[in-house]
Amino acid sequence: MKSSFVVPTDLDPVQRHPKAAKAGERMRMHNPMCFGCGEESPNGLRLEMFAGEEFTVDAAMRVQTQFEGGPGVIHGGVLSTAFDDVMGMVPLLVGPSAVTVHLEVDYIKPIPVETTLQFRASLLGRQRRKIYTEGIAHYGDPTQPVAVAHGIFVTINAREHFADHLENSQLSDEYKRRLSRP
Ligand SMILES: CCCCC/C=C\C/C=C\C/C=C\C/C=C\CCCC(=O)SCCNC(=O)CCNC(=O)[C@H](O)C(C)(C)COP(=O)(O)OP(=O)(O)OC[C@H]1O[C@@H](n2cnc3c(N)ncnc32)[C@H](O)[C@@H]1OP(=O)(O)O
Repeated sequence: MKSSFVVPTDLDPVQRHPKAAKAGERMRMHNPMCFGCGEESPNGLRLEMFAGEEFTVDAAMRVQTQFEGGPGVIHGGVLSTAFDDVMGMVPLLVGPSAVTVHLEVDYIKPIPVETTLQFRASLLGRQRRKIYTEGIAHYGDPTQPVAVAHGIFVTINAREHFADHLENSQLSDEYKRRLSRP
């Protein structure tokens, strides 16, 4: 498996945020309506995220029959969505919210529907606002991945970044309430 993803060598030091979930704890949802992990998203993937050791996040996903792409196997876009969301939780272990600016996936083996796929996302490094991550999809042994992803997330001020879009959220009232708080 070849990846062209390049992590800079002049990285900044990172520390786990004191308020981040502890290893083994479930991570707080960033948005209950998120298609990837939101508990209230009607047709979403409903990924449950758990903080791991150091800067890792673990999740599991039942590959539902409706996720089919090729006959009997997962759709590549569904898999990349899951990777985006699991890797997108890694910045929250370091501190600020971050959004995806780059996402790539290497598909290694066909992933059958009606199986339970596991994910592990890890921090590769931070440089200024950019957070470099890797994601592995596996069936119990992360050293035998069936797909590998890489992503770059850029930290944001969430209040400012989403300010013009909260109106469109299915939870717009809740978000407007939060925004009006000092
Ligand atoms: C009360 C209200 C709020 C409540 C909200 C609550 C929580 C929600 C918060 C966050 C979500 C948290 C967790 C999410 C978990 C999973 C979800 C999946 C994540 C997604 O699904 S999210 C959707 C898709 N995502 C986007 O919708 C981003 C669109 N985008 C932009 O909005 C801008 O692009 C922005 C703001 C990101 C940056 O813009 P900007 O102007 O602030 O900064 P700038 O352009 O200078 O980039 C800064 C540095 O990033 C480098 N850089 C930029 N792009 C790059 C690329 N493609 N490749 C490599 N490096 C890149 C530059 O080179 C520079 O690097 P350097 O500093 O080293 O020069």
